[in-house]
Amino acid sequence: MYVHNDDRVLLKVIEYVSPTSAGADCEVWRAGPRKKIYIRPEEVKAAIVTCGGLCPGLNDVIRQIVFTLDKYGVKNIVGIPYGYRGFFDDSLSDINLTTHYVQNIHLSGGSLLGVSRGGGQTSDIVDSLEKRGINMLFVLGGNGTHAGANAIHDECWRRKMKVMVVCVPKTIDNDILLMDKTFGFDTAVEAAQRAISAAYIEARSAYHGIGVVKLMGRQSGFIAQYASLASGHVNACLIPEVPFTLHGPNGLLVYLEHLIHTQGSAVVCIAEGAGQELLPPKGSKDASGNPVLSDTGVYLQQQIKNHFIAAGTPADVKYIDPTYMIRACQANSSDSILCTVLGQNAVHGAFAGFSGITVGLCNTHYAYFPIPQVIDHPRRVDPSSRMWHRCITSTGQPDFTPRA
Ligand SMILES: Nc1ncnc2c1ncn2[C@@H]1O[C@H](COP(=O)(O)OP(=O)(O)O)[C@@H](O)[C@H]1O
Ligand SMILES: O=P(O)(O)OC[C@H]1O[C@](O)(COP(=O)(O)O)[C@@H](O)[C@@H]1O
Ligand SMILES: [Mg+2]
Repeated sequence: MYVHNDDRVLLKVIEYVSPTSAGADCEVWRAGPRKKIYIRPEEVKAAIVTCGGLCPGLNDVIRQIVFTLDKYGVKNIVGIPYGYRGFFDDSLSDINLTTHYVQNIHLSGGSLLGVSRGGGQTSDIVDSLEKRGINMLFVLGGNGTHAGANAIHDECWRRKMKVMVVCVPKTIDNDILLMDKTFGFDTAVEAAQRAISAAYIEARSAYHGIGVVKLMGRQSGFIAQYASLASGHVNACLIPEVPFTLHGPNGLLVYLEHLIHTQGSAVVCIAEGAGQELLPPKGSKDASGNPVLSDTGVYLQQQIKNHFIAAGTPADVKYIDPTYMIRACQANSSDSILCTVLGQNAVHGAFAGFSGITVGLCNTHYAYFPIPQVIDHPRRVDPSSRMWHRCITSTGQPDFTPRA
């Protein structure tokens, strides 16, 4: 059954008050195969590239893109090694991708193609596409990668090159706008349970035990929020979107003291971007221009230890940082399904002639979004949302917001 090009997915089942409300001006196409295809399969040279940090499910998406291209009859498929770097670093060679080659890659985490941050001029990348004769490009990455893909799409358009550029959002931080969720997020939340559970067991078993778990989330605290909600053992969830105070009567440290005296143990879950304002900024950036963060997890652990020493109350503080363990793993079943459908729809989108789009889940429907709208700014936890309130209701934490 084919999808008609005029089919649309309703972005939100809400009435927009103003045309500038997030998503109000965004047209979202229904994803899926079209009856009319834009290019003959035998004319296609397809490339797949994975950029940014790792995310569970990358291999599932790569595999499914190859399988679906093969179903359309495409024989010429290459993998670009190590993100955008593979386009301009002459020491790196393309990888020929066949269904046989990718058959089992979803059984392990990471990316078969490798990933990287930073580097590369759009014009060099487009020169490279031209030189290699690539006319279908599948780009897996986060907001930075999408900005790059959109620039590639614009440059191809400017040069009148017929290249379909289609993205599949990859971010365990779940920070892409307008989508229900991105692949790998559920797996990351699930993987974080082992760390939280260990922190809880250690804390419960120790005399006055306190467990601190640091999770990923540079600007968006979704992983910490959902992992805390899932666990049920977290007493305080700290995210970048909600400033908190450590000291004073409404600070975290006094609350932990209260928990130790009332229930004997406590668990804190902190997103890596939370509490950055408590430490001097590092001032440096990674290769892609993302700010390098201070380690608030280590700082928090130290502050808790100091506080309890000063209070004369014994406390056994254990710190767990499972950072890379939650993203360098194989996708769970629900993410595998998501990856499979996203991969298939990415190929359907390219064959339908879409370019400069990304594939995502919208109100439980698979859809094509224009890239600029989904990366206008990073999606962040809304502290006044019902979901955040559900989270703090579940942890039972008081308001640690700094008071004037
Ligand atoms: N604004 C931008 N324009 C073009 N390319 C970008 C931009 N931001 C990042 N990139 C490129 O996208 C790739 C991945 O970006 P990065 O921010 O590391 O990860 P992510 O895509 O997961 O956010 C890098 O190779 C980087 O050079
Ligand atoms: O150490 P790396 O590889 O730079 O990755 C760490 C970062 O990756 C993230 O998961 C986000 O990465 P992406 O932007 O690639 O999705 C952050 O939470 C974290 O700070
Ligand atoms: Mg990013």
